[in-house]
Amino acid sequence: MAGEYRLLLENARQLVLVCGRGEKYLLRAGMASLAVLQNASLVVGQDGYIKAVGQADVIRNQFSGATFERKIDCTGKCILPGLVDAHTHPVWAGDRVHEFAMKLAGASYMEIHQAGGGIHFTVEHTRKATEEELFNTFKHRLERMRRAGSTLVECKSGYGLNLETELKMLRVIERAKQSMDIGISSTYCGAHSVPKGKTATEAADDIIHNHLPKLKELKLSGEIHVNNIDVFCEKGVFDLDSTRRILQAGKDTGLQINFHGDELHPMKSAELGAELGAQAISHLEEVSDEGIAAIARAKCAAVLLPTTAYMLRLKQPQAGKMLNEGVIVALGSDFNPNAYCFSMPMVMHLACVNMKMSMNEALAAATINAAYALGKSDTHGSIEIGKQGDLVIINSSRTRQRSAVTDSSQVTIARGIPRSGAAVCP
Ligand SMILES: N=CN[C@@H](CCC(=O)O)C(=O)O
Ligand SMILES: [Zn+2]
Repeated sequence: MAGEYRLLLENARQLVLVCGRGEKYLLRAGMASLAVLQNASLVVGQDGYIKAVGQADVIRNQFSGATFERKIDCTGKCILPGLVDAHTHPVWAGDRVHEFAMKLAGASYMEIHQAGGGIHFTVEHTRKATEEELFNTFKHRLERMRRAGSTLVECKSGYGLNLETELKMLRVIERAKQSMDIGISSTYCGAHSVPKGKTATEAADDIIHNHLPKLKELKLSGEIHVNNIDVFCEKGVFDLDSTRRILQAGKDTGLQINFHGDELHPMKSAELGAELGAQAISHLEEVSDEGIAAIARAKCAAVLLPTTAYMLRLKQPQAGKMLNEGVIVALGSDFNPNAYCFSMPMVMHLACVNMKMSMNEALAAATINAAYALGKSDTHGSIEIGKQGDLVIINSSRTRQRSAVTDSSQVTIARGIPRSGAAVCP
């Protein structure tokens, strides 16, 4: 085939497609046997989308007359879809190392929160920070996520709580969307905590009557495009009723529902998410049996966050039970000042060790299912013709190491749609 293409990845020992038949997500049975090609090559076109995947000799013959901007010899290596991080809080100022010491001394997450620390501490510092300061630290964090293999990352606001700072955070995320070589799904999380001086009902009213209309206006003017709406549905934060009102209003504005629920207390968040048609719910350490059944029926993804359960010594989410009951299980790093982890390979590793997921399950949860949680599995999360060419090359022939690789020097990232102009970044 003649023509000019952006990228040829040749002769990989293994090319892990994850899935190859247009699946939007994988359930437990599908996760058990992921689609894998041996001795395979892959072509990405000038538009950044995958044009061909197959046996190396077939691709060689098929593209014998073609030219490529870049070729990478993947002999002895393994190619995976770019990892998808389905839950992060990456825009903030002010570290909380002192709170780690408090937790080690026995204080709980909620005790610190109720005493004015935790999210409130970060809000105070983020409100004071300039947009430029926030962008610079955010950029650095995104670069580190990318170096660890993430090519699509969900990024939340939520350390402003007032309209001014929420918009400042969303502008910072929008700027990164336009300028950084990483995919971003942005989430308005103005209901991350009840701001000091307000009740949950007052905060919900402010969001519904002021924040969401402003987001709609900014979308229409093309200034900020938000994808998802989030609420921290938790005892002492937003109750079920306020959560329902905010999420429904967000949905009416055109946002996908993707929220924090059933983390520290059973709240019936999963049942609510299923009722509202949520795309995803995160945490779910305290989900009820009925909640599991409801999100399985509703095809609402469960985004499990192993770093948080580890860091806060919470009960582990019941990954095995969810998988057995037909829930779409995804993973996220939950990067935030309380869980400082950039690395999806580390998250996959923790999911295997602490949540007892298999390596294949962890990989599917960090690719196709995480993409589904963001409503992006049509274009991301697997290596299939027509999908975006976001790829990770592991300098290892043993694909089973993929859930154990936590060293970013082992990873090469190739993005099909680079904004910086560089197709491949070592
Ligand atoms: N639980 C609520 N939000 C975050 C933590 C945010 C913070 O502590 O700053 C989470 O997902 O873990
Ligand atoms: Zn979170």
